[in-house]
Amino acid sequence: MRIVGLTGGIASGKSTVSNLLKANDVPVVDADLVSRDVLKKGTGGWKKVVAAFGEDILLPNGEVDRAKLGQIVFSDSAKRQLLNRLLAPYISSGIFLEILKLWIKGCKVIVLDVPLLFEAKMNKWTKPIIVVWVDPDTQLRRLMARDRTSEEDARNRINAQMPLDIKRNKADIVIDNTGSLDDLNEQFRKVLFEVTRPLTWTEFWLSRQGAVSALVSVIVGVLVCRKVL
Ligand SMILES: CC(C)(COP(=O)(O)OP(=O)(O)OC[C@H]1O[C@@H](n2cnc3c(N)ncnc32)[C@H](O)[C@@H]1O)[C@@H](O)C(=O)NCCC(=O)NCCS
Ligand SMILES: Nc1ncnc2c1ncn2[C@@H]1O[C@H](COP(=O)(O)OP(=O)(O)OP(=O)(O)O)[C@@H](O)[C@H]1O
Repeated sequence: MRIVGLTGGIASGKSTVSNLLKANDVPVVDADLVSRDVLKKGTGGWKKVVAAFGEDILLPNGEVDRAKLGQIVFSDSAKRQLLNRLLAPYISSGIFLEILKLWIKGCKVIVLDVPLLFEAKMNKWTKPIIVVWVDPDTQLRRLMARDRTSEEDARNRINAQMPLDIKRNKADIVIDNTGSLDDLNEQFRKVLFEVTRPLTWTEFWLSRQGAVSALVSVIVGVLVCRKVL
């Protein structure tokens, strides 16, 4: 199985690229969706976060007020690190479960869309790594427009992540999403070709089909040896 990493900065265009991948039948595991699930009312993550941050972060229906928690953690790095520490085990297990489901389904290529791929050191599980890069002014403008947020809040969110230029240097494939959506589509064609090229032998043995082939070979080998000896 090939596990491709997709990352970048906040509002650099990961979801836009991830939608293009899904439209081309490439399954994507979205870490933001997993992190929403692990913070739902009553879950282990929810209990830990409420115990640490207090009931003030809850809405009247008991769900976490994400906007309020976001205000707190994106303006205070110690609190953000605390939230990351509390949720990290639940997010990694959630991502692992999604990968397992796709492995069982027999998917040969999957993409992990993880904003904090490098920060959480999940990059070691993925190859190749795609970084969606955007120039800083465009990133700020797109983030403020999408989230209807102030410049200060947007800058806090951008600064909460590893600088995008450092991520770009760690990438196997860089998508420069500073231009138009047409520009992005053009780059995406080449990326899709790279992502869906035939599996290497190692990737094949890690896929469900490879594991089944290995198992069948071992069983046949044992049976043959028993007959011969
Ligand atoms: C703080 C929370 C409640 C804010 O929720 P909100 O709905 O406003 O944002 P959302 O979850 O959609 O995230 C939007 C983007 O913010 C960035 N981001 C989210 N969490 C973090 C973080 N801890 N550090 C840096 N950037 C982050 C990512 O680029 C993400 O794509 C939420 O982001 C959260 O629970 N974060 C901690 C979990 C986490 O680390 N998520 C990232 C998945 S790897
Ligand atoms: N090439 C582009 N031209 C114009 N707008 C774009 C382009 N690419 C993305 N956008 C817009 O920029 C915003 C951010 O993109 P997107 O939501 O895909 O980023 P993201 O990296 O997934 O963000 P997050 O880290 O918050 O999940 C969205 O409003 C999206 O529609």
